[in-house]
Amino acid sequence: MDETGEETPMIAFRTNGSSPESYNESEITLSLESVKRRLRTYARWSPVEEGVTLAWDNLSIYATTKSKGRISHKRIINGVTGAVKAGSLVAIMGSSGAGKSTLMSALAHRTLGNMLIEGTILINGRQIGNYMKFLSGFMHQEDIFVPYLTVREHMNIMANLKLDRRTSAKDKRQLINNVLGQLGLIKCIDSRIGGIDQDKALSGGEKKRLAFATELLTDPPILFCDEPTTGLDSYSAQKLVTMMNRMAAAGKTILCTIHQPSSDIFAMFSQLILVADGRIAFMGSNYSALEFFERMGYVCPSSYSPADFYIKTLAMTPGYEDNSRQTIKRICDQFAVSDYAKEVEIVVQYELHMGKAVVPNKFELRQDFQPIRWPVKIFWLTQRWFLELLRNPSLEIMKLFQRLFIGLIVGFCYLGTDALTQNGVQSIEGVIFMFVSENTFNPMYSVLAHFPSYLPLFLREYKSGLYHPFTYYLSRILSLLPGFILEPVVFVLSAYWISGLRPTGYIFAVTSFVIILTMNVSSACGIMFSNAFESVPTALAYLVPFDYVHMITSGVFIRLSTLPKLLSWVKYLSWLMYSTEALNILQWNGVTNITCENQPQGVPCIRNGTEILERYSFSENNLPTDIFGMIILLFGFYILGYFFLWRKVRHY
Ligand SMILES: Nc1ncnc2c1ncn2[C@@H]1O[C@H](COP(=O)(O)OP(=O)(O)OP(=O)(O)O)[C@@H](O)[C@H]1O
Repeated sequence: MDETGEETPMIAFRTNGSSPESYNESEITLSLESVKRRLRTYARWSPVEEGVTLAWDNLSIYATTKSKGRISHKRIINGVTGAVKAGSLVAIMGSSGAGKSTLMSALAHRTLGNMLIEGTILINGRQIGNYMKFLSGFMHQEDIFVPYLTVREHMNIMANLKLDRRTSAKDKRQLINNVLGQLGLIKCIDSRIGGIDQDKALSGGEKKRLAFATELLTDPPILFCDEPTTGLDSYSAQKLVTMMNRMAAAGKTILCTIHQPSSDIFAMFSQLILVADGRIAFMGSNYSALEFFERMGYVCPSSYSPADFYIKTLAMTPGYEDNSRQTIKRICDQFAVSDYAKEVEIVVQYELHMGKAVVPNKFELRQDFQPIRWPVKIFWLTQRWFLELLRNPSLEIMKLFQRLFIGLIVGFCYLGTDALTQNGVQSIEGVIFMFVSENTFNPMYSVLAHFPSYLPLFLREYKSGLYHPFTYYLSRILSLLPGFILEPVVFVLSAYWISGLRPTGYIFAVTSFVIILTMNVSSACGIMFSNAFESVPTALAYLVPFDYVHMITSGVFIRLSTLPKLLSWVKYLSWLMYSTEALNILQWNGVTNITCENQPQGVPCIRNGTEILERYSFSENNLPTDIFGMIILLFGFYILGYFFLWRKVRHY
């Protein structure tokens, strides 16, 4: 069992010793012996050694949508049957919206939560399942990376999350260099990946190749690539497909959705699947597609690329939708009764039969694989997020300077405060309010975007079996912790000694601790809200009223003993109250000599700390309770935050 609670398949990888930039055909071409070893026996179930034959029968896919409380199902894929044999490079083509990506995601067992699947999908006769995330690689249409990492860092972290834990650092380095070398990425190994909003580091094509390189790290026997050549120049696209072609020749099964490939690229695919309006319009070898279309009266002009011709023939032409639908129906119907469909049917029946007849007693994806342990995954993920924080100038460094600056402003505004006077009492109350509020609202709002900004990356990596949601959650929090400690320390250091607070080391230390706790509870609350809602604006909409209630019940704006009964319990959930009370106790406990000098006649005079604490309904014995209350809230918010994140994953 792995940490996700699922059956852990065996995964291993193959390294070779070629130099990084060289492209050596023999790296991928298998020897005769290894081909023989790949011959399927069905005595045991080992698609890694034997290669992967994918078959699907009567497959329908529906998208579930909810509108005005009513659930409806839209059929995207309509009862399709097909098969792809081991060692094939398959192009899935069709016009936009035909259902290519939906079909491929279902075959890869990676459909979204709102999709309903009917029918059978088999890998070497065995029903697909969660093990697909360990058996297959999936290259998505849009690449998502942590933009502040370099190519080397990204690959290194991925290798440390994906590979067998016994793989030595040297082997990992060599594997990374080989994969990057094969894809022509060695020259940018130390470049930042870059994002859409930053100075460009890697080009779009390089990012695509990096996404492919990431999938190749584990050397999966089956690869799904959603539009891998989109955004690549013709040379890079050709190089990539040539590489896929060689991998397929070596026994891998590769399925690609592809738009408008050039004739050269198109010719490299051994099999073509044409999807139109959720049905199969053709499945078979490239050259037989032309023959099939010609027999139906659709002749590809010599000036046309066959790929463009198929897509044009099967496209929904705006304004002529009915005609287009009729053409598509006619072609799909004809294909369903053609000899090409019968050939496919034979393979599918064979797979179904073998799957039923021979129940493999051994379920081994890859023998002797030992996955990375979760604490090690946490280490690598934390490192990734930490690098992101350090290198994102708008985040940590800027925040530290901001804290220093605000701390100094607060300090200088209260410079020369004499706490033992009537005016001094008011100033100290002001300082305490500034300490609490500055370490509550700013941090709470500034963490709101942390989790949502990387949610798509997290969901994708989780779906590919890289880690458990808790591993991700903990790593993100651990990476934020240094900032959650440094920021309040910088603030307290810059403000405390010049603002007239009690100048003793002990009180300074406990005040710092209380402020660190305050900031951590506030951030945990922000993290909980950001995970509880779909978007940052929605989280904000709920967080603002929540804040107000907490601020009012902090004790500064109302005497806590006079709170309406209905709301009196809220103060126990208010870390602002705990923090304000703790800081007041630290400043006023044991103070007995406040002077009444210059106090106008008739105006009440405060003479000692006890009176101040009583004014707010605070108790001088409550310091441990306040600290304990904040610790409980801290863990409570983090636990709820994780629950909400897990709830998002459950529906994905
Ligand atoms: N999760 C979803 N929920 C609802 N509808 C969806 C979902 N995913 C896809 N669809 C719909 O299914 C249809 C097929 O989408 P799909 O992405 O499979 O098409 P495609 O052939 O890959 O198109 P493209 O080439 O433009 O990427 C589209 O009409 C799309 O709107």
